[in-house]
Amino acid sequence: MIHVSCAIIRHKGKILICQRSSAMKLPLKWEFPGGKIEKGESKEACLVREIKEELDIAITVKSRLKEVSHAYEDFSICLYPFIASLDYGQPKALEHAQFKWVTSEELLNYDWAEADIPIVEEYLSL
Ligand SMILES: Nc1nc2c([nH]c(=O)n2[C@@H]2O[C@H](COP(=O)(O)OP(=O)(O)OP(=O)(O)O)[C@@H](O)[C@H]2O)c(=O)[nH]1
Repeated sequence: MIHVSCAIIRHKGKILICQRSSAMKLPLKWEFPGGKIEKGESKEACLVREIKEELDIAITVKSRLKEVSHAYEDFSICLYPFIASLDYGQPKALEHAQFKWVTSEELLNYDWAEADIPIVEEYLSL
């Protein structure tokens, strides 16, 4: 089981979503940016670090949504989602194929990593 923090980053009424590259696991699926929690690291600190590494932006973590456990064919994941705000920087797709700023209404139009679907649904129900 891998433990992963991910961020719903909100800025000016939109949400930042990222498409995994064709070289990554779950190629071309859309996800909330984030990554694996390292030993001794808090979920929030992991998120701030991963978002800086992947997108070169600084965020503030605001609140937490429900965690999601999901078994893919070849690995299982526990995903910890947080709502965050953008502090500074312009995102750059340093690891992803691309990123987009979308409205909440547009979230359901994307081909999400399966583990993210309950997160999108919870977010839309808030
Ligand atoms: N960051 C992120 N990862 C997610 C999400 N949903 C989801 O299933 N994942 C999975 O969680 C794992 C996150 O790990 P990662 O991004 O740090 O690592 P990776 O698999 O790209 O790289 P790796 O090859 O080093 O394992 C990936 O396997 C990814 O497929 C999500 O919303 N955000």
